[in-house]
Amino acid sequence: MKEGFFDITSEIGKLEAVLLHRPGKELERLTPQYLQELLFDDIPWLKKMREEHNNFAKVMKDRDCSVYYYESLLEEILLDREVRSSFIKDIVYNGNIDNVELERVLIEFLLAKDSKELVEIAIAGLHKRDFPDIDREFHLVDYIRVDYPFYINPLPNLYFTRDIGAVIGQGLSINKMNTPARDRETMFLKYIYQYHPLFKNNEKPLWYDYKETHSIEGGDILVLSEEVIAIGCSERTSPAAIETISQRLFQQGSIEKVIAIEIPFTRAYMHLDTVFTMVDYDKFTIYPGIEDMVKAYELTVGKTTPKVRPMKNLKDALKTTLRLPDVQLIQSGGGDEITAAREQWNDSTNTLAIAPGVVITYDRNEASNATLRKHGIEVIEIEGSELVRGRGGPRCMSMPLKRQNQ
Ligand SMILES: NC(=O)NCCC[C@H](N)C(=O)O
Repeated sequence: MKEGFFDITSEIGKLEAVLLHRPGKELERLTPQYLQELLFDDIPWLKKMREEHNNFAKVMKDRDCSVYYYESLLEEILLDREVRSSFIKDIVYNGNIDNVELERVLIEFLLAKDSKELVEIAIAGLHKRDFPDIDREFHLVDYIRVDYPFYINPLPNLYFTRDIGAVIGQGLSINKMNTPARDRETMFLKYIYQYHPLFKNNEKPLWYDYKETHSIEGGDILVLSEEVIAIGCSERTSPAAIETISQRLFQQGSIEKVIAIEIPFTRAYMHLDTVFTMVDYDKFTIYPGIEDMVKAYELTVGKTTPKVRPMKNLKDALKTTLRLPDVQLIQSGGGDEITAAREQWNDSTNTLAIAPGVVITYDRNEASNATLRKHGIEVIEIEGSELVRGRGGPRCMSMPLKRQNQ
């Protein structure tokens, strides 16, 4: 690994390296019947979605950010026979296949694939119709699940790389996802972390591991400074996980304070970054519809678990922990309640800062983008009519690996 490759001590420092996934065939496995289970509200048009995603990546590359892709990193590590065999077994044994004979033949089938094909199946899943009709005995599960289309489930949410892992300081949190639909995504990150030369021999701390019990997702983790992070307590991230990761950060890293931000537990605001993101040193954007409902708590190091103290309100929590004379909470939606709610649903507050005061947003959120500009923020708009259908914006679609220190 390049010395200091993981380095995230802010939300807004110039972005130097990012991990993405370009949407692929997994999106074409979405059918109306399984939308909810797979955490989608609509069916995207893949061709257009990929164009939009290419443009998202280009905007970052044009500003000298190195873009890495899950699919390429996985392909590279799977050239190693041992890694590949263990990867295949992990996929099959953790796939709820419930049939030892089928597991055995699936493993044989996958071992015969080359790395590229294997990665495609690992991400897009394996539809029953794409599996050779081998001569095998039918088990109870085959009769019971006869209508279920997949042997290996597709991962249509993988392009929301933010949620899978979070670099905090010089360490990594490989998150425990809240829903089974996204479990395998975190296993991929663990493989990359363990075996890819980019990350290999990383002596840096693993703040959290996907095999732990309590869920925490990256959309809830905001690295505000070298000493302070905010973690959303949400539908997806549990208080127990927040305490566990906080205590580890206090004991082994430079983090001194964690602000736990409680937001309403509902799908529209599934993560903190769907309602609140940092856009500059002292500027944040927030969805006004939740401002009065948000509660903030300060966590500091304790003996075995962190000490917890309720804080006055979010603004005050940011001001005191970041030691700023004032902070601006810029309301999304341009001051209109209905526009704000409509644009929040389309990720108006899910901004990705690529430098202090420079953010990427979807072009469709016209009122929110105009408000950000009014507050002196440079807004780089990208098209996202198809990308947005998975319910995530530019921040959700990116996992920063390295930013310039502030
Ligand atoms: N940070 C984010 O808010 N990520 C968006 C994730 C959307 C995805 N369909 C999910 O429900 O997990």
